Amino acid sequence: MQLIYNIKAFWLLLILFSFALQVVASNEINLNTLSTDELLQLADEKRSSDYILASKIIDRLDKIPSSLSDNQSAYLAYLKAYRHSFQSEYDQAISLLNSLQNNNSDISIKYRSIGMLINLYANRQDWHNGILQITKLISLTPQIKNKELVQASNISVAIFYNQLAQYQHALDYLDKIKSIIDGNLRDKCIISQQRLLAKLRLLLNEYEVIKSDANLLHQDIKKGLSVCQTAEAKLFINILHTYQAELYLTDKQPEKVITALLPRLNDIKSVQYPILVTLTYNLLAQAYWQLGDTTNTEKYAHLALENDVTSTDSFQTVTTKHLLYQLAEHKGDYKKAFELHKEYSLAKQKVNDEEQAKELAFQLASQKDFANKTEIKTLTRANDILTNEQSLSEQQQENSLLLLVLLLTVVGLGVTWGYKTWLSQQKLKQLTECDDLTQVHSRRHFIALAQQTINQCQVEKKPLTCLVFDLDRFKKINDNFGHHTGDAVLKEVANTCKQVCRPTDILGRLGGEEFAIILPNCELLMGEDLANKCREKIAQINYDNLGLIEPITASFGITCVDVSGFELNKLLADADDAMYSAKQHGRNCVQSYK
Ligand SMILES: Nc1nc2c(ncn2[C@@H]2O[C@H](COP(=O)(O)OP(=O)(O)OP(=O)(O)O)[C@@H](O)[C@H]2O)c(=O)[nH]1
Repeated sequence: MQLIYNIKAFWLLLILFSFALQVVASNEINLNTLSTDELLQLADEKRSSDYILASKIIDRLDKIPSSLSDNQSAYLAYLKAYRHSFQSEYDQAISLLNSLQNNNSDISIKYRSIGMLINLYANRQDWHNGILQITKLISLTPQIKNKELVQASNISVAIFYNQLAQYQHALDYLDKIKSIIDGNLRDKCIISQQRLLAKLRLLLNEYEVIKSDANLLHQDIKKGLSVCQTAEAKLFINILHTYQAELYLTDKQPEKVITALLPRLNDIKSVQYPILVTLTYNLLAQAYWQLGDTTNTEKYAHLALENDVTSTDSFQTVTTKHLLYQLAEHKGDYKKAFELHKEYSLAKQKVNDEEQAKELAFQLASQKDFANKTEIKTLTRANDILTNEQSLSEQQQENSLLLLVLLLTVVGLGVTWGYKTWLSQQKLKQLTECDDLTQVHSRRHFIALAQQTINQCQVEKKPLTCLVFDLDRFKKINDNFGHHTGDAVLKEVANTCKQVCRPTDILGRLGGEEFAIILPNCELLMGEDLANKCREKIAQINYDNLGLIEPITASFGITCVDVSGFELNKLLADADDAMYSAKQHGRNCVQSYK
């Protein structure tokens, strides 16, 4: 079979290959001499090492459905689902695996089907259903005696959580794999790589990377490298080298990035995993940028862009576009810089949206899980109470009074459950609607509110103005004073603008140090006034407590519905263009879109 290298399916294929049971190669097998159970077993063993033989067995058994027992039919359905996944027929695979959940098949087949469903849902970024399957898997695990099976599912769950950017959860699952099955070097290497990935992301998500933590991670990566070298897993060895490089880059050691990656470039290309190649080019481009070598920055950024054949890993696209934008600006090619800045903003928005969708799916699933657990607890308690009530009635002891008390308890439990669910819903609402750091509207919520307000103004034929602003040279604050200081500045700025805004204005954080305000019932002139007020107040903020002496300023872009129309995207894009022109006009000013 010609296997087309599908980037999205990379982790799925990896799992399909890695969890196939290990068998001794069999030369000529006479299928006619084997019983149905033996045939199923053989197809299972050979499903990835000898796909053609496994497929032949599946077809043969598929022709005699009536002679199969329920368990044998379920086993066959599982193998057919595996074959569909292998052929990228994900819908068919998912539908077969889901139907296996609803019949009375063998528990290990059910368990394995859930494991495969988790990978398939991750592959199509259906986080919500993936998490629901994980909950099912957890509830079945105590009944599974086969350690190898449990280990394989824990690895699948960890990979899922890493893809979902829930790195701490991924680590928790990897920690569950205490006894790694002897001899399975490849599993050891995957476990190690997934653990390092989670640790690296957790570390780099911290705004200030602590040096001793980075050093510890460097040592862990070295250990991971030796595990993967023993397993001769070339792909993973190269992935681990990029983790090293990422750490060096964060630590502003560009020479080490180049020494770690440049000599491996051919090796990296030879594993034919495009995301890894793009990542390597990007890391090299960033290293050269740190060194001030614009020729090589440009060379590797362009290579990254040419190689970036995927839209699934758009984080890489954001990095490349940002570098190219900086390069154009550095060269004084402002027209090109302007275009590239637009492309960079779009790519960044896409990544932000994807990240928020992941977080939302995770929060929703956690909340549903919490509600289910509480409901079960409440019902169990209520059941206990009713059982007590029955025995009491038999004893005929002051039952009316007790019954009243019991009823009140049931009602009380119901109210508590309802209250807890309401509280968790409020928490979830707050989490998705509010930006964690600045406490203004999150980007997603801002867009929803802004759209409603624009629609209303359009219906009522009222004016509306849109502002976008971005802090000036904010990177320097982070670089010179640390991210904690940068965060404190962002909070102050958001708070200051909140106070200038009217109650009906909508202030949101679009991402990073970029904010937007929608001003309903507001003509352009009045909007310019408000923008200037915000700008002045921002520049007047006193940061003595943070040790900052220089004022921090912001550049504002503004447009209104008379100029840009009632489309939110157009309003934001035009205000963003005007903001960019404010940057070109020396920053700390307000520019209107023309
Ligand atoms: N502290 C902190 N920094 C952030 C956050 N989000 C983005 N940043 C940083 O904001 C900086 C933005 O830098 P650039 O896009 O180069 O822009 P700039 O330095 O403000 O320069 P101009 O916009 O051209 O004036 C980067 O260093 C980001 O790491 C955040 O939530 N907290």
